[in-house]
Formats: sequence, C-alpha cells, structure tokens
Amino acid sequence: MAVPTAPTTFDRMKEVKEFDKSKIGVKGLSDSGKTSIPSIFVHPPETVSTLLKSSSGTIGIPGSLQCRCTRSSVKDCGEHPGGSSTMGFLPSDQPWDTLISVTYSSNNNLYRSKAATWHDYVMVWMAPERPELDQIPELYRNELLAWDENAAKLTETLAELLSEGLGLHSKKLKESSLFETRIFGGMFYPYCPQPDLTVGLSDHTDPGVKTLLLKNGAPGLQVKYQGEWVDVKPLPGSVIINIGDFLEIVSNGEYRSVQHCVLANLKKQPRVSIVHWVDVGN
Ligand SMILES: O=C(O)CCC(=O)C(=O)O
Ligand SMILES: [Fe+2]
Repeated sequence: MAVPTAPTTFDRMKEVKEFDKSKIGVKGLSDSGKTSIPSIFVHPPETVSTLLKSSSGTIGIPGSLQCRCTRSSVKDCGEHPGGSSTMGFLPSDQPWDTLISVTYSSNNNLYRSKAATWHDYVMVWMAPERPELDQIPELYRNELLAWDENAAKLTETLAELLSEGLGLHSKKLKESSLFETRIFGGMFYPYCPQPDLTVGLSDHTDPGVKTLLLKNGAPGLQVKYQGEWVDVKPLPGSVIINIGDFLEIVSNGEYRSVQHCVLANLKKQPRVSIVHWVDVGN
C-alpha cells in the first residue's frame, strides 16, 4: 500500500510557526482527538519504514546489551541496568514557556528539522549551577531532586568503571571536568494517531559524555546495532546508559556513542522517559 507523504505544496514554515505559537505541544495535538497528524510531522516514508521494519520483532536486543554491569563488562556494553527511581511528569497547568533553568518545549529543533517529531519535553539544568528551588515546579520538585541525587551517584560509579575500562586510575575521569554538567530531561511521547508516518524522536547520538535513561516500561526506543535498528526491550527496574560523542572522542573510540531513536507512540498510554544527560563543564 502506498504510504502518504507530506504534501509538497504546503507552507511548512507557516505551519511550524502556527504550531509553535499555539503552545499546545504534541500533547495538545494528541488530546484534540484528531485522527491525522499535521503535515509538518510527516517524515519521508523510507525513514519510518526502515525503523518499523526493524522493530517487527525478528531482531531482539542482543543479550550482551542487557548484561548486569560488572567491571569486566563495562567496556564492551552499550547498556547497563542499574538503580531506579520514579517521578511524575509534565504538569498540564505549568506555563509552556522558558524559565531561567527550566525549559518546556515541543521538539528541540522544530525550526531546523525537515520534519517534526511526536514528543514534548521538560529540561532542567542541575549542574554545575543548580537552579533556585522555587524555579523548579513544585509538582515534581522533590522527585526531581531525588532522581538527580541518585543519578549523580550512579554517574560517579560509572565514571570509575569507565576509567578502569580504559586502564586508568578509577578517579581519572571523575577528576576531569567531563562530568560537570548535569541536565535533567523528562521526555513525553503522547499517543500518536498515525505512528507509521512520523517518529517520536529522530535518529541521533547524544553529544555529551553519557546519558542515563529510565523509562515507564513503554517500548519505542531503538538502537543501531551492527547496522540494524533493534528494539530496546524495557527491563523492569533498570536504567539504560548511552555513551555520548564526547566520551567517544576522549577515549579515542574505545567507547562508542550509540545511535538511537524513538518510534512514535501507538499506545493510548503516554510513553515517558526520564533522562540524565552528563556533559563537559563550561
Ligand atoms: O526517550 C527516550 O527513550 C530517548 C531519549 C533520548 O534519546 C534523548 O533525549 O536524547
Ligand atoms: Fe538521546
């Protein structure tokens, strides 16, 4: 069956601006009950079909990517289960706006990308400078602080493991400025009425050092493994660890940043993921 594509005649920038100005985000579009998605979200058919084909279930996530994290395995794995934490997300009564260190947004590159993606997010810059407490919305302030504290501890342990994996003293990476910036992210993927036309989050690698990812059990995350897109099956009580581009560079390619993406959510239940990006200091 022919897959519909975005009409070539529509004024993309006009529609992007209208969507941006509406401040309803993708959640608002999803809540509107419409059965089709706006043209600005439609991706080239080959992009989506490649991802959907891979996620048909014929290729599972390889066992080596789901191992328990050990000192000997850390260098060979892209993903390590670890601690866990839970939190609420995206208060609908909070202003859809940019505060000083807290950003609510829909898509991180709405104006630059050729096709928008089906997600909204909140980001809070936690380090090197933590925002004033009253800048963090009260609805999830305590949970966010608890998550940040635990994620930072896990990051310290990981920094030691990653150092040792390079044959360095365990404190070497930690003592560098590599792990100084910490950003909290709450990614929200509401139900998408046409998940075969768009994606939740486009194919990318994370720029920084590493990312911790905690999901609410909903599938959708894919990683590129040996040239194929494979599903990352949710593993209860686990976090996923992605190596970022910067760590790949400073480790001379010993650690590889991982290409990943998220499929558009076809379930009525939103997909939520909690992210802890770690990046170099200023
Ligand atoms: O939501 C996810 O599972 C992935 C999020 C992600 O890759 C990112 O925010 O960089
Ligand atoms: Fe990512």
